[in-house]
Amino acid sequence: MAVKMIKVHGSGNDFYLLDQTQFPEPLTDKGLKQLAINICKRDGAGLYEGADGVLVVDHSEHPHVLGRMRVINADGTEASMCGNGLRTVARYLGTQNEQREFRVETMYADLKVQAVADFAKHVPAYSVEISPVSFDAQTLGMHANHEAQTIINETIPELKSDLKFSAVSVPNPHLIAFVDHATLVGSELGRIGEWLNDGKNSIFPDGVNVSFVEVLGQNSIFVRTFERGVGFTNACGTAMSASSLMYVLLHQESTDFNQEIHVTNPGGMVKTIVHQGADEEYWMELIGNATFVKIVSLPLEDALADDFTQATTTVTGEQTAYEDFVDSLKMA
Ligand SMILES: N[C@@H](CCC[C@H](N)C(=O)O)C(=O)O
Repeated sequence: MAVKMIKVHGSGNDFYLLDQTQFPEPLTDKGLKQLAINICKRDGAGLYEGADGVLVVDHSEHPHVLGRMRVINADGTEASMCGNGLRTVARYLGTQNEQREFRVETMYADLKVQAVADFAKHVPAYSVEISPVSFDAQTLGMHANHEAQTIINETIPELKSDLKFSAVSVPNPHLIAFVDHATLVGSELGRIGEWLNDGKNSIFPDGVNVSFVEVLGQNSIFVRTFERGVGFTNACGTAMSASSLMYVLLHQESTDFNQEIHVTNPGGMVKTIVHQGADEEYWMELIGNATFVKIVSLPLEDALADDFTQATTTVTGEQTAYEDFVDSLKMA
């Protein structure tokens, strides 16, 4: 049996989008994990250039929802959400069902998604809801600072760093620190990210996504992320949303809710808007590209056996348009 997947990305955070409805029976969780580990490997060991993860699309039983998205990281672990991935899944389901505004089922919430104006010619863009937000240690799987219930802009001595961190789940767990430029591009993020995701540390035993954020100007930030289950990525949508929330909460003198924030990252840029709802709960809009790079096809048995010799690909041409768009940002 052949498997067809779409290579997609949001801000260079790249995935294989796998629609499970193409199979008579969906793959088991064990099969999905094995597939992700095999095809995502980098440096020529995986399927073409590999990927940061697999976005699994399936039917949803929920009312008023067009489909369900699951996120399998490159190491085979499952994440509760993926902001960059959700935009591409929104495009996939919206195009199939000819709808521009709808909801997608994710692990903890049915999230609103919407097609918005293209970022550039052949650079389609989507806006997706990022929620629910929690600062609670239990939700975060956090055991730091003598079992503190929350950590907002505080040092964490185990990290042996004078940086101040905020811990927030959106709903996947994030640790955010505002830093200067030298720290942003330095080696500390890799050191802390590796240690917190080694499966052995006692403060985040299930791992955590770690981001360093530099404030570039009013409502303009740069976010660099070390992702749980992956490592450094070009961008992490939930991290950029969590960083925007912390930017608004910690920089009230210069910004506020409901303002558009320009977020740059190593793979491009997105826009975010931080909201506070009627019940005081926070939620974010994440607006960015949803690029389909190519369609890939190969025998499923081969993919599960780590053999990619029979893979074929059809390139969409959208990647060139995306790279032109990123170049235009550098010149602006
Ligand atoms: N890149 C994603 C987040 C993917 C999940 C993360 N690695 C985790 O394990 O929580 C995004 O765009 O949000």
